[in-house]
Amino acid sequence: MSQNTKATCKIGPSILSADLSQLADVCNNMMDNGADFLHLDVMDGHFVPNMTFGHPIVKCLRKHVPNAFFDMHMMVDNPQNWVEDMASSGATQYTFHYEATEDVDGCIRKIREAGMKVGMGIKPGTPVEVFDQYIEKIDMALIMTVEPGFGGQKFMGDMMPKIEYLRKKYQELDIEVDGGVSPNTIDQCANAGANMIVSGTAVVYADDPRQVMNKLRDVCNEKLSRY
Ligand SMILES: O=C(CO)[C@H](O)[C@H](O)COP(=O)(O)O
Ligand SMILES: [Fe+2]
Repeated sequence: MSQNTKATCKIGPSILSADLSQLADVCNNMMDNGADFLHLDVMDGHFVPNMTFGHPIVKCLRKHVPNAFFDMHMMVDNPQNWVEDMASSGATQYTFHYEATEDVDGCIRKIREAGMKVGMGIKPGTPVEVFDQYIEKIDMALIMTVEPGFGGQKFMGDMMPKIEYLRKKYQELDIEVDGGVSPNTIDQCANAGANMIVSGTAVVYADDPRQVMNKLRDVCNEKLSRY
């Protein structure tokens, strides 16, 4: 976890709901419209009942999107198996799921050794207290507000106490929220203390993605200033 800096608000579109045949164009369009990072959803058909893409696509994408922060949301079993491949393909942060590996410490160590930032996520059914023993070793905690696997699902407001728990204890921790986040639900996320805001459907399908991302950022910054 980074020290001496208060968490700042960052908006990361999830391109899960976009036209994946146009991935590079979609990513560049999001960056041109003010995205702070890109949230790339990797699914293996085992950890979640859906599939997307893996490191070969990320490697190609990196050539066309050279400067963006790639937050890899790894919805895969045994995430430790793909750390080196993702690092050499251009991933910036490797966000794995606590539930997906029996060796959380080993996975974290591998990610660090590969030179990436470490994100760890939990599904809605997992208690937030699992973060406590890893907090000094990770850069970001991801609180899922849908069951992972699909975009466009309904936001689970009952996950907010998890974010509040983390924000109260760890002021400088990056806390990411992912799933059903939109201008309608950002107040709850920001009130709870989330600062890395992932939004897929609401941004990618918007007529004006810049306006939606600005709205999310404004609400988040306003609430975060209280912490
Ligand atoms: O990880 C995910 C799903 O497992 C996606 O990042 C998430 O669902 C974003 O899409 P939306 O904002 O449409 O819910
Ligand atoms: Fe995601």
